[in-house]
Amino acid sequence: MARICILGAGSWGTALAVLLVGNGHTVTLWSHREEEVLAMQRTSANESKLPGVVLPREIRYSSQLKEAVKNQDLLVFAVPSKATRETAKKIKDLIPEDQKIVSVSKGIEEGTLYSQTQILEDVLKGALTAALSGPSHAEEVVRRIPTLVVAASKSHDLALLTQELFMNANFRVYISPDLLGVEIGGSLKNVIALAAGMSDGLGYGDNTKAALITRGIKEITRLAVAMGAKEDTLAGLSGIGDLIVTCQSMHSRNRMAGYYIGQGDSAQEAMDKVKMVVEGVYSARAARALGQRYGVDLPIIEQVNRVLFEQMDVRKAVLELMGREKKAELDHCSW
Ligand SMILES: NC(=O)C1=CN([C@@H]2O[C@H](COP(=O)(O)OP(=O)(O)OC[C@H]3O[C@@H](n4cnc5c(N)ncnc54)[C@H](O)[C@@H]3O)[C@@H](O)[C@H]2O)C=CC1
Ligand SMILES: O=C(CO)COP(=O)(O)O
Repeated sequence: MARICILGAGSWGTALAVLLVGNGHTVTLWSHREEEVLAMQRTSANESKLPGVVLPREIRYSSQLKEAVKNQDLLVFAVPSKATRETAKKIKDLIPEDQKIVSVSKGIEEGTLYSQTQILEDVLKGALTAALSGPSHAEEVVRRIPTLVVAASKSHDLALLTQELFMNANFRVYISPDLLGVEIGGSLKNVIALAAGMSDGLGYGDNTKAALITRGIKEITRLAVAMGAKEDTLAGLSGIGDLIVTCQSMHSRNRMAGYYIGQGDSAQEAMDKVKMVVEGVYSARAARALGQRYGVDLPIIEQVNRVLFEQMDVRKAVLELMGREKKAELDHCSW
């Protein structure tokens, strides 16, 4: 059994604490807010994030980073992607150089265009990193609803360890060497999910949603492959799998934010209503910039950016997508 510290006590960090304690590990759940820690200790619940869920007594809580990360076999980074770099900087001098870290956050950093594990490796030189990703809403995982994810790492040993530590009868973990593909799939699906939510908010139907999912995964795959990822990864759990769940689920924060925008709210108003982190809004500009860097056409991601940041009307964005030049479905085809 392992000693594990989870950094970030949002819905995902908390659900994973429940899962890992259930797997028999010694788990410390760290929050940067002391009042969050005190509330969880007092009520055995994280009511604002996972309402109705009773947290097992075995979970240890801490708002003190120094004690939380000390002597841990594994750290799990579950803070919002915008907080990954600052959290990594805070623990830099508190952990061994070869600390094993699993990132479960989904996002691309603006400016550097780094994935989560690239940020961790940038700050914590020498750390061994993995990403755990796939269609896995916290609300379902914590209720032991069968869920499949993928643990990716450049280190086969760390991928195997991650699989060993997280997997149980309701949570099946595959492994993969394609860390980049897994992280790009997990991050960019959030941007497409915003578009799917906008479609719902406009009152469009299943045809539109299916089109966004199908052409959305095409965009994500094109970009990921241009960056060096394997095409198969994007046809897997952290590609089409996560895209389907995020575009369809009632639990999805990204889909919900998109819905409010489709109903006429601004991006900020939509995020305020959702109350939890809406990663697609933070990754949209980075996704667009990656497209420009690698010379890849990302039409849906482009229109999401215009709606989010350039006050483009959502209906106009749809008209522009529908009115693009006539094309073949396949990127490369001949008769
Ligand atoms: N909720 C879910 O079902 C899943 C979430 N994820 C990913 O996990 C990450 C975390 O998401 P959620 O847990 O849903 O977020 P959440 O919105 O439920 O909670 C965010 C948490 O982060 C903390 N936080 C905010 N700013 C911080 C900072 N500067 N430093 C440290 N902590 C800070 C907040 O106190 C809060 O507890 C995201 O990248 C998300 O995409 C991945 C898979 C499933
Ligand atoms: O990544 C997720 C599920 O796999 C969570 O998606 P949302 O952030 O849209 O809720």
